[in-house]
Amino acid sequence: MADYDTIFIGSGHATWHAAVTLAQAQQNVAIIEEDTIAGTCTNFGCDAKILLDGPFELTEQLKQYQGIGVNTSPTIDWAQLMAYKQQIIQPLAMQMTAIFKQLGITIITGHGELTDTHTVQVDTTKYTADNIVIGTGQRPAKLAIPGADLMHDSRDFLDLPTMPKRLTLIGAGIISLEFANMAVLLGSEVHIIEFADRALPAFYSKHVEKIMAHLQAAGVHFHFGEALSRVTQTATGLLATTKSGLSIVSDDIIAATGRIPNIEHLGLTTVGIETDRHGIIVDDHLRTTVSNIYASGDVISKRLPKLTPTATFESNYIAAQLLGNTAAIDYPVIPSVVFTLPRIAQVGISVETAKSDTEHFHVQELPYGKLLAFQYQNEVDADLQLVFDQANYLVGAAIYGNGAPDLINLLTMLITDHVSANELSHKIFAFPSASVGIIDMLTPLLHHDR
Ligand SMILES: Cc1cc2nc3c(=O)[nH]c(=O)nc-3n(C[C@H](O)[C@H](O)[C@H](O)COP(=O)(O)OP(=O)(O)OC[C@H]3O[C@@H](n4cnc5c(N)ncnc54)[C@H](O)[C@@H]3O)c2cc1C
Ligand SMILES: NC(=O)c1ccc[n+]([C@@H]2O[C@H](COP(=O)([O-])OP(=O)(O)OC[C@H]3O[C@@H](n4cnc5c(N)ncnc54)[C@H](O)[C@@H]3O)[C@@H](O)[C@H]2O)c1
Repeated sequence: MADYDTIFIGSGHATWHAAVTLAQAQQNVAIIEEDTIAGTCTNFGCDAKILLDGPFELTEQLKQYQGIGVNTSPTIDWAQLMAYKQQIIQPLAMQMTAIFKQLGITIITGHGELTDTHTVQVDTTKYTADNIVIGTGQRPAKLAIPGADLMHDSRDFLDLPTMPKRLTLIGAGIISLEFANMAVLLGSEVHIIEFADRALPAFYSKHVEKIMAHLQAAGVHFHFGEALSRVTQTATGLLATTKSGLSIVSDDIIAATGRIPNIEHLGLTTVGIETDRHGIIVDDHLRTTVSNIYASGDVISKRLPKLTPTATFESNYIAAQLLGNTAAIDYPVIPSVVFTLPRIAQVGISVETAKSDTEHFHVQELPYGKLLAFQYQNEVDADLQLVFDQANYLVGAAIYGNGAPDLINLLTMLITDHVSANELSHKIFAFPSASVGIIDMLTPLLHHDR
């Protein structure tokens, strides 16, 4: 008999939701973790980031009332804020460990490696299980250039004791723009070096242009079409040099050039699990090429956004699967948000796709910041792009505005549930509220049952 019903490798969102469900269903479960319990999102990603972002969000929103009721602007003390972040985030791993243990889940500390299809080895001890779930996540990509070790990554940024006066970010992706926003609002000189010709290709280009203009006005310098070729320590700071000869000196350089799956030293080839450069290959039941071994979360090779809610969805799906559900995984639309200020968000069919396929889709622009200034706190440039199908059901949306994270969730629900105007008109929503203004404007545009 195996030691465990299920062993999870990794303790992030991709695994712990399933581990908890299975333990509650009386399964004998173990989680193997080599770093910090609860994984990237909790310790070094979303949660840490959004805690630090809080005062920036409030301070930026207050600017919308400058000269019309507010005449001072608060300052942010990064060192104090960082201490607050540590105070909230650091105990979480211990708290989560205690919860897992209380549920009867065994926590094994160390690097897990498969030695056969039912065995995971940690140090010199072998643990066996009927089923194994690999949720080992991703790590920051490291550029193979001279001086790469002089750069830092997202985890380091989220622990910076002081904000560097001059900061260079490599890559103009989500991580880079979110960090640039905080740094420039603290007065740092920020440069972003990006080898492509635009930032955030997965988001609506007009919204990306708007956020870039906003960041540029605050003092961020974008350098597109530039590939970093070396980093050197000089007397005046760290020198970043690109292939074209551009050189920028700064106090710190953060590499944010994408994240790569943790698939090495896992024994995958030993047991016959197939991978590609995006991660572990799975079927529509999240089974790897070995049928009792599943993969979940960021480590999966997939075209979907590698985000916490995706990992959580997969984790819950695997738990249901191991408890007897036989249906294939069916992903709903997945919203993505860039936590700059203002935020930008995207879900479902993109505006660009809709505009290039007018036979099937049409786009309606709602400049809700202007139309609903009283509910949206005078955020006049906030705007919403709604994508409808031929029958006028909502199938996509893109938002530029501070309220984007909650607003995109509301729209995601309307898309996923295929909600018609008739259904909305049977509900009463609180007023005044940010969401109700959007619902009022959206309802006449939606499909009406005759
Ligand atoms: C800076 C930053 C900000 C982010 N912000 C957001 C956001 O706002 N919203 C959002 O939805 N997503 C965000 N993400 C992405 C989100 O963090 C990930 O999608 C999510 O954490 C994926 O969960 P996971 O469980 O698949 O992987 P992880 O959380 O990375 O967990 C994998 C775990 O496996 C462990 N591990 C790896 N190999 C082994 C091994 N061989 N043995 C034992 N343990 C191992 C690792 O130590 C790690 O703890 C952010 C990411 C970063 C880096
Ligand atoms: N708000 C969120 O949901 C959120 C926030 C942070 C991170 N994340 C997660 O992390 C991932 C984003 O990580 P990221 O921002 O590092 O990656 P990314 O893929 O979003 O951006 C990386 C950028 O670096 C550029 N690049 C690559 N090599 C380069 C080089 N040598 N020189 C210059 N530019 C180079 C790429 O062209 C790209 O634009 C997301 O996909 C998601 O999984 C999500």
